[in-house]
Amino acid sequence: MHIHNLSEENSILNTFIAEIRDVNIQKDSMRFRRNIERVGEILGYEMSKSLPFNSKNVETPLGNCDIDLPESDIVLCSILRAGVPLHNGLLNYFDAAENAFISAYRHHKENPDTFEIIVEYLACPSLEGKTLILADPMLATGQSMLATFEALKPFGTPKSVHLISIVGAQEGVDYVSKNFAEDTHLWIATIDPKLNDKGYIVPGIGDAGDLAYGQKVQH
Ligand SMILES: O=P(O)(O)OC[C@H]1O[C@H](OP(=O)(O)OP(=O)(O)O)[C@H](O)[C@@H]1O
Ligand SMILES: O=c1cc[nH]c(=O)[nH]1
Ligand SMILES: [Mg+2]
Repeated sequence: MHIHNLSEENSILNTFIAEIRDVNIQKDSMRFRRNIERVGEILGYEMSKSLPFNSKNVETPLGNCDIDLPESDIVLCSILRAGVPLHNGLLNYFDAAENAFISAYRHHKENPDTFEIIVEYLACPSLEGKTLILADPMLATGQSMLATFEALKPFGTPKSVHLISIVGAQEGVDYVSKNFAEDTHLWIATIDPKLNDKGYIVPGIGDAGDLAYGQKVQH
């Protein structure tokens, strides 16, 4: 796997990550969602540099010029719920992309410390020969990312796969590295050292879905 960890270089991205992590600032859910969206824009911009480009002639009011444009065969797939603001950020830049949505959530059974990943809702165009961007702000154990990718298989084989995430745990990064094809790209804003015994990233940010959209009742 090609891992692009954007925290290896200082940029304005650090400010957005600090606000997403900050226990006081993150309480403002509108700002939290917008920060996730802004990071989506930055990750999308960085990822765009790896796309194939083709020259196109553009007519201006005063003449013509050639400009290299990225291929536009992108399918943007996000994992509900926390993926929604990240999806919006990516779609701000890849506005011609096709879109897919999938639900993958952690279902806690009798023991609150163990969970399984449930995939239920799935809406997806053909993926055959296209560029698949799979987006989820949190890469904790990596199980949601893999369960999602497996669920997408009946929709065709993409020509390239890009995972986009904001905060990862080293364990989750290792898990996706091991389970996705070698030519898969991971674009991630920052990687934290560990998971706690409930599978939350430490120091992380807390529960991204709840911070964006409020607490849900476990069922
Ligand atoms: O890498 P993993 O261990 O699979 O964990 C990451 C998943 O957990 C979060 O979703 P959550 O289940 O909290 O759902 P939500 O977005 O509805 O809150 C997050 O958005 C990922 O989908
Ligand atoms: O730390 C974590 C792990 C999974 N999901 C979250 O929202 N946060
Ligand atoms: Mg959640």
